Amino acid sequence: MDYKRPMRTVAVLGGGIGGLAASYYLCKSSQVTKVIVLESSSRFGGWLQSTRRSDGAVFEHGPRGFRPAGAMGRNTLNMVDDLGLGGEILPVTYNHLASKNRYLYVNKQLHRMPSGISGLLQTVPPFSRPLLLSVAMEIFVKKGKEDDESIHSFVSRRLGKELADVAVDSLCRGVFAGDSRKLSVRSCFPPLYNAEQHRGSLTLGMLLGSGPTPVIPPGPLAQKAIKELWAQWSLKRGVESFPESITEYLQRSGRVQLQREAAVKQISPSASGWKIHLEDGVILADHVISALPAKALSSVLPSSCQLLIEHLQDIFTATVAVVNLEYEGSILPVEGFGHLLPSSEDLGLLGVIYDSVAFPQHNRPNGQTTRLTVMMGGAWFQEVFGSPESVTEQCLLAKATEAVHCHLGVTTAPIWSWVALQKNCIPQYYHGHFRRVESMRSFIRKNNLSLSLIGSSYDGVSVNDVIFIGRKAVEELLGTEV
Ligand SMILES: Cc1cc2nc3c(=O)[nH]c(=O)nc-3n(C[C@H](O)[C@H](O)[C@H](O)COP(=O)(O)OP(=O)(O)OC[C@H]3O[C@@H](n4cnc5c(N)ncnc54)[C@H](O)[C@@H]3O)c2cc1C
Ligand SMILES: C=Cc1c2[nH]c(c1C)Cc1[nH]c(c(CCC(=O)O)c1C)Cc1[nH]c(c(C)c1CCC(=O)O)Cc1[nH]c(c(C)c1C=C)C2
Repeated sequence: MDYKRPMRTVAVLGGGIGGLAASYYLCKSSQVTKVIVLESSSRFGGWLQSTRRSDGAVFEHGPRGFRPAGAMGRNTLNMVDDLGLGGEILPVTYNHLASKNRYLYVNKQLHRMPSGISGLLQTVPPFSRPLLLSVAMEIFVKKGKEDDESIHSFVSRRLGKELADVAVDSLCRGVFAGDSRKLSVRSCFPPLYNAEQHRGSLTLGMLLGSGPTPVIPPGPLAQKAIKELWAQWSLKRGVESFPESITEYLQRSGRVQLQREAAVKQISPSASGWKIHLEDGVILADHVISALPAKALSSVLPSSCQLLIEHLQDIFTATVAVVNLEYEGSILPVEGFGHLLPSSEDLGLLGVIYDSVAFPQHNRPNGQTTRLTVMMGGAWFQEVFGSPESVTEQCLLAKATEAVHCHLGVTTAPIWSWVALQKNCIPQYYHGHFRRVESMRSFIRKNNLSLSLIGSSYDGVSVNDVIFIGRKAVEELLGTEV
């Protein structure tokens, strides 16, 4: 990329949190005269979707809580602070039940996941030996020889098959809605891969660090999070206030043109950068930052980018059915964040989040209610429910309420429900994903394309990752920190 080219106009494709974050960082630089954000739908924010009911209850249909820890967590909180959203935060501290208690539903029973020293020392069902034993033995396991491996194979090799089959299989469903036997350890959990590479062991990596991490100084809000021991946070009016607040900030800046219902149809190279074809016109830009899902980008690139197109098309995504349920009264037999199911227990049922425990502030203000979210499908959607195009809301709602009945013993019917079928919402970083991403970025460099790839398709799916990746792309483009 030729950084000396003046960056008069930057077009950001896609107005999810990735595209909005990149636009926010572009706005911080005087090198950019104009930013155009092109979003195909009628709203900004992508998967950050909250329903605010008129009685005050809030329901999330995508992410619901963010981690403040680490460089990426601090980076997000610094942005939230700058946007003036600090007063809207709902923190959950480490000593809260929603942080201490996470459950697995195995052999038709809820099991609290082991935590703390006693959890490591004792044999805690569904596991057949103390975790400390697996952790201690792990130090002596030889380093793998492959440059990538499935998460399941990596954990089986280092910590044993039981932990891989139950704990890590469930974890992959609770973060990627994906199959640990196909997902790449190197791309999905870089700290685990790096720990083995740099320290020869996960245990030593945890104790000594597993490699360099970006330096992000904590601002006042991030300092507060450290001091008050926040484990996760949400926002009073739901997580959708975050993209709403970025959008307002961008509008106030006077340099950003925000276009809704502006689907990008095609992009083609022009003398000074790119021509962007929309339904009703063409936009010229010196640089394009794509925050589109990989497949959407593949369908708008010119045929001269064939290698890029092929790689993008091969990045698969999982579809998740998100069913929000509201029950009268306090109906939970246990208190905690929620529970996950390994694929051996139920292929299609990924897990249940006990939203009312972490964020009771989102309950209806009058009278006691319990809010739960059931997540289903993921990598197994088609196998269990058939085509997402033909599955009915009734079928998904019935499966969700049945799960709440079987797993939690709730016999009453929900008083309110919402079914959101989130099609192709979580990218699946399969074995070898890192090579694909390297090859795409190398193609862009070699062909001197003024194109940056950001968003959840490449380097991390969490909201913190996506925001940080947006920032890095802007810094690389401008050749300076923002
Ligand atoms: C159910 C669920 C639960 C999750 N839970 C968490 C969580 O607890 N914590 C966490 O950190 N993360 C969570 N995530 C992940 C996180 O929400 C996403 O990875 C992140 O929001 C992705 O942001 P993005 O901007 O990359 O993509 P998107 O949100 O997909 O944004 C891409 C945008 O591009 C637009 N677009 C598509 N095609 C075109 C086109 N041709 N022209 C113009 N615009 C186009 C789309 O409409 C969309 O708005 C969850 C995700 C889901 C689905
Ligand atoms: C059951 C399905 C899902 C649940 N959440 C998600 C899915 C697909 C999506 C998701 N959850 C998290 C992230 C971000 C990861 C990050 O790096 O911050 C995403 C994309 C957070 C998360 N949720 C669980 C874990 C262990 C994590 C990782 C970070 C952390 O430790 O907080 C567990 C979990 N997720 C779900 C349930 C029911 C559950 C556990 C009880 C729902």
